[in-house]
Amino acid sequence: MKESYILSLDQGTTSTRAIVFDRQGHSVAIHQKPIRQIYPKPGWVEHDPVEIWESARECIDGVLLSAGIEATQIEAIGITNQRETAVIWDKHTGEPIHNAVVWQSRQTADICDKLKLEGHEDVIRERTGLRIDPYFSGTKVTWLLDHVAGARERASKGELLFGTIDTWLIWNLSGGLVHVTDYSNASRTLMYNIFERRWDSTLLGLLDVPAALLPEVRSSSEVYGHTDPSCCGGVAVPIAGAAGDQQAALFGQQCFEPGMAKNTYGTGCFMLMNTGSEAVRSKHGLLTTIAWGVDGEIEYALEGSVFVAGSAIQWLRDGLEIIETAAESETFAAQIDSTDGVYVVPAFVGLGTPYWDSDVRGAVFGLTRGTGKAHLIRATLESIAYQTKDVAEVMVEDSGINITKLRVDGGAVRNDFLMQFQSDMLGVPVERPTLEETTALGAAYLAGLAVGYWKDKQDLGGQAKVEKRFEPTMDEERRSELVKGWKKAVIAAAAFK
Ligand SMILES: Nc1ncnc2c1ncn2[C@@H]1O[C@H](COP(=O)(O)OP(=O)(O)O)[C@@H](O)[C@H]1O
Ligand SMILES: O=P(O)(O)OC[C@H](O)CO
Repeated sequence: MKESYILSLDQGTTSTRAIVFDRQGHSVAIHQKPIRQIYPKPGWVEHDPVEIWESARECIDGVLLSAGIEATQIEAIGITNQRETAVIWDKHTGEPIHNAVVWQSRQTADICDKLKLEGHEDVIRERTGLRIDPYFSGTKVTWLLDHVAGARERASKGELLFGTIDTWLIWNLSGGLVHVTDYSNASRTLMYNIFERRWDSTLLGLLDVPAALLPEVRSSSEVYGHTDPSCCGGVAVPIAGAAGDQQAALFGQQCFEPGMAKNTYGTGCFMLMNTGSEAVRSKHGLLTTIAWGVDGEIEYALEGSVFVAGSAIQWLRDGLEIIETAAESETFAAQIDSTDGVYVVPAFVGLGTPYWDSDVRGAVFGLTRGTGKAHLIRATLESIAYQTKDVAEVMVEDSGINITKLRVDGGAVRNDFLMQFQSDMLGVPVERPTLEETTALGAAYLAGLAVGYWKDKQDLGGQAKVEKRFEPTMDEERRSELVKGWKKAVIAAAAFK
């Protein structure tokens, strides 16, 4: 009998990837396709939903080809996705009414300001675990309905559907038959009550979003439907798992016990700590979110969200054009011993945890005549570690649990300089696993568990081995001096509005 596999589709902010995993959780083949970033105005970020779907089809075909396997050998497909990004499309034609409004986009800042002014912050936080911020899907849906000609009328006639990217992909994969999302994605919309587990009519009223637009919320690990004959080589493969990418990474890292945490370094940086069946409310700007729903049990997480991490490196590459590849940032950073007091605050789309300031913009401090491009590059890399330190500090305060080591994943963890500096800033070891694709693995686990490919969590074979452990080497005096400079830089950036 031929070997069988699980296919994971990881639709991230900068690219779509399909990865085939075997029973040992090893990746057998990967196919990746970058996706276009559309910046219609300063602070706005959009994606083309049709391009996203086409990239997913291409990645599925491509990964089967490079793995040398047939679609009949795929036991299930798991989906994981950039979260919060909102798409609205026509139920009958499948055509999106507008570009997808991306999680990073600030185009709904005015709607958020109005909601805050009207005093809705508490009710929203109490029900969703989130804050009023353009980051979350809710105000993006309001914006789409208000700004696309005729959208409200079509919505009221029941002609339109809303989805985050998981929903959009499942709907397309199933040939337009299945309109669902999972708990983890629903919990990022600002419309879902994470405590009562239902779309919340009060919140829908505040956001002016008709309930008919919304997908059904299902568990993160179950068969939602099957692939349509037009994709996956005509084979009806079960679509059996879905989770937002950060929750999927938590699952892929097997952080199953309360207190276990991971940090993912992709376009942004997201630290999540499992809090088990208890939803911990933050006092310091962390988010309370659903980690996943599996086998009828919901688990929660505390999250710190940093909006700009790897994308700051893309800015050095594509905006300033001072590096040719992201990897080159490491070479430049290593050429000097310090930034000589230069700080970059990469608040290109505002700041997330713990500051939650959507009006602050990026800034550079401490320039002298001796500042060269290596200083700017190193300061940009360091800013990723400082932002993570800010999150880690409040995570410890809110959870009461000391972080004694940090498990990491995501594209930017290949940067040894960044990982070492991170360890130095946190004063704890940073562990990089052998498998970087833990996000995709998490979605594969969720899908595989649903179809019995793996029996249960114990059958997953334990956490991935540590490929490299970065130990803190910086003395305390130097660390606190550097951190003091960072805090001053953030305050100064926030004051410049
Ligand atoms: N060696 C590197 N050093 C620093 N950043 C890197 C490196 N390699 C990749 N990156 C950054 O990682 C990000 C890609 O990671 P990935 O996990 O694929 O992100 P996403 O899922 O958000 O699309 C990009 O923003 C890129 O700039
Ligand atoms: O695309 P990523 O991996 O940076 O993840 C984006 C997050 O899901 C946004 O909340």
